[in-house]
Amino acid sequence: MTDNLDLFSAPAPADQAQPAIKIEALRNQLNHWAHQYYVLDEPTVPDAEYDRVFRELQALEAAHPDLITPDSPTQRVIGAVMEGLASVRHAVPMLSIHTETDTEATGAQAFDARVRRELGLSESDPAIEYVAEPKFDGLAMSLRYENGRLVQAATRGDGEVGEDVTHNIRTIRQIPLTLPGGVPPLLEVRGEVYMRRADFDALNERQREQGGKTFVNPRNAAAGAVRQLDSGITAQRPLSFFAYGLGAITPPGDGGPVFRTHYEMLQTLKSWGFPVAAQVQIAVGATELVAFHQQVGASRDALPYDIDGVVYKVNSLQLQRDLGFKTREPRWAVAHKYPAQEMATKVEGIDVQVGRTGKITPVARLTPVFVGGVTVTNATLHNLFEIRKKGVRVGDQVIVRRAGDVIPEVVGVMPPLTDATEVISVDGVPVKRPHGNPPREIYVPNFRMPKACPVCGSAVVREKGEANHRCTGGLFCAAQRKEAILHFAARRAMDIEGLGDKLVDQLVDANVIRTLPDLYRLGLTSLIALERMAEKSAQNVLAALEKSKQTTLPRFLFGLGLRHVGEATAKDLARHFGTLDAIMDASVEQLLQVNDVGPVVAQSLHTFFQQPHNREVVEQLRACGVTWPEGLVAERAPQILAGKTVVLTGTLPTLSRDAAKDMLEAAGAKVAGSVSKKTSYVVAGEEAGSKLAKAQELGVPVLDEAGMLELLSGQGV
Ligand SMILES: NC(=O)c1ccc[n+]([C@@H]2O[C@H](COP(=O)([O-])OP(=O)(O)OC[C@H]3O[C@@H](n4cnc5c(N)ncnc54)[C@H](O)[C@@H]3O)[C@@H](O)[C@H]2O)c1
Ligand SMILES: [Zn+2]
Repeated sequence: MTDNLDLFSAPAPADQAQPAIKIEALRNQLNHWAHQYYVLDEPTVPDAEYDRVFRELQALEAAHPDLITPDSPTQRVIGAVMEGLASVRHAVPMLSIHTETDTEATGAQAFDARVRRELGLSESDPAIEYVAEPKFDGLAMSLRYENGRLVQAATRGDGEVGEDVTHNIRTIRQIPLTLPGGVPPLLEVRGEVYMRRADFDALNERQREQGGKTFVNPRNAAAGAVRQLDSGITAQRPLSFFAYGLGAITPPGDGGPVFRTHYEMLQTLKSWGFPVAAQVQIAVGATELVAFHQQVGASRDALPYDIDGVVYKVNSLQLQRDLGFKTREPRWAVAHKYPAQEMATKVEGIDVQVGRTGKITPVARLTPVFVGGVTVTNATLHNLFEIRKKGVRVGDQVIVRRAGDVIPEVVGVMPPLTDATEVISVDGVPVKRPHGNPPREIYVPNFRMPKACPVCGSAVVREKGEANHRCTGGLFCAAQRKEAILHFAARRAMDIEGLGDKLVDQLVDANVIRTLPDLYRLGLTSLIALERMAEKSAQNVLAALEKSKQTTLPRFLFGLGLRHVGEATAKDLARHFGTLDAIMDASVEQLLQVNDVGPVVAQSLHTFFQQPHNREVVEQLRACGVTWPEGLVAERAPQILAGKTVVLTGTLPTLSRDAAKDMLEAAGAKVAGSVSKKTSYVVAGEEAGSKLAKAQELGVPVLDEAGMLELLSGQGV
């Protein structure tokens, strides 16, 4: 253990080592990372780190060409065939693309100059026509169609031999299984399988909620999904596809199509039903390449999927043939990158943030790092379980990801030094690495979730089966104040007209309102003092506030924004207990007596009303004049529909959806959102859609508004 540490802190011995030893060490390191990336679909270092070492190896090999061997990662396409998947020999090899790492405009100029030189053009010759495309961050796929039917889908593998993943690729809706008439009898379409960012976020969110493993990035998630043995798993992970090239195709001599340009070929693929990215365009000369790079770069965050750069391809297929190939890449194409979306940096500390709904999120304070085009100093760690699962500690080197306008997150820790020194030491000489964590045998967490909310000091709790911790401060917590006020003012709660987003922001930011009762202490002067607030609208707000004081117990309870207490539960509680005081004083056991109130809701309600400051808020609201008729338990409407479940759909002729719902609930019915076998009635109005169809399919009785009213009057169905 200590030996490894000493090796690391010693002045990099590899720098003075023989070039041959260093080259060997770099190759081992790259092969190790490539194995994790391509074979296990679990990269342990950011691409930027892999690329840095790759370039270091390229530079060393360039200085010592005699040391280049054909098995060097710089000389071949890396990949593997997973056990359990059949291997497929590609009719036309699937290559890599040379990367122009210079992210500035000069990257495009350098490529154009190289192409012109290799074609032997002089300055007076016309500009070259290129096709510029986004570089999708997914994995390459070859789709083989015979007589218009998809017969095989294969991964790139090592470029010569890939994996047969036909069973999984069939689950991707964007990939046509049959093609229109007139396509050549043999057609291999090459393109990228990827996962859209929203699909990726939803997948990870689901995994987090279920305590499952989360994926590092969409590329990794897509690669893992494609390489499953069980296509049922792939089907649950939504994948997408873009076509960008051709493999084997029926030759013109046998009746195959004649394409003159790459662009023409892409347009044809599109007409055959393959998705081709909208950004793809022709660019003439270096100037237009530069413009494309900048234009796509500016819209990168807004794209629904990850790209790591753009690709320039010589448009003329004749010129492509003239330029030809190097060992692992064509000479007629280049990838021009953008700033990396994943970088390594150090966790300086872990703070917690309180969200608008009370959720407590641990946030890593980072040594500033440039990632996804901006300098990032904080990244979310999601929740305590994620920290533990990823094994993050304060002081660790971690991988931070920032893609799109999604908030930056910590996706994992850098591999410990023990791994690195083991893998890259050759004849006892380790290679210096700028990143990595001290070796540790067991993970001892050094972050603790605070017991009290850092904003308001209320108890922090985590409910059973929940991954997130929450502040119980509710109304009392400044972090939750805006959300709480908006909820209180909502139409179905206290119904305070005119108290919307903007006004609440202004009032809370100006510190005019700190608690709900402050609303009822608002005066004309403080309202008019707000920017853009005319006297007339200020008076309207005050009138709305005054009007809202006369309310009902369910509305008031719902308005308090108690966790798990929706309108229906608020009504159940009011019906069961009759008075607010009875609810506030109820024990967990008593609360459990209420229709539809389970242990989680009962406990959460009890905790809420145990906090003295929550009771204080309620008292103050009453003191401000908020009132409701209490003790109406006995006078409630007859429970004609007790035990029945009703679904409302479409627009009713006279009643609003809310009013119909209130009436049904008052009669004891449960109003549900979706139709099932258990649904007692569906009340359908105009433009009722799939719910009506479902009801008819299941034989659930369907009523119109008149039928519903009849039912409520006790005469119906
Ligand atoms: N993090 C790690 O441990 C690790 C390990 C190995 C490799 N890598 C990463 O893998 C990449 C190197 O892989 P590579 O050699 O396959 O090159 P590459 O992935 O950078 O480029 C070639 C690939 O680009 C894709 N592509 C996307 N859009 C395209 C378009 N419009 N036209 C044509 N092709 C398009 C194709 O799939 C093609 O196979 C680097 O980004 C490297 O950082 C990372
Ligand atoms: Zn709080």
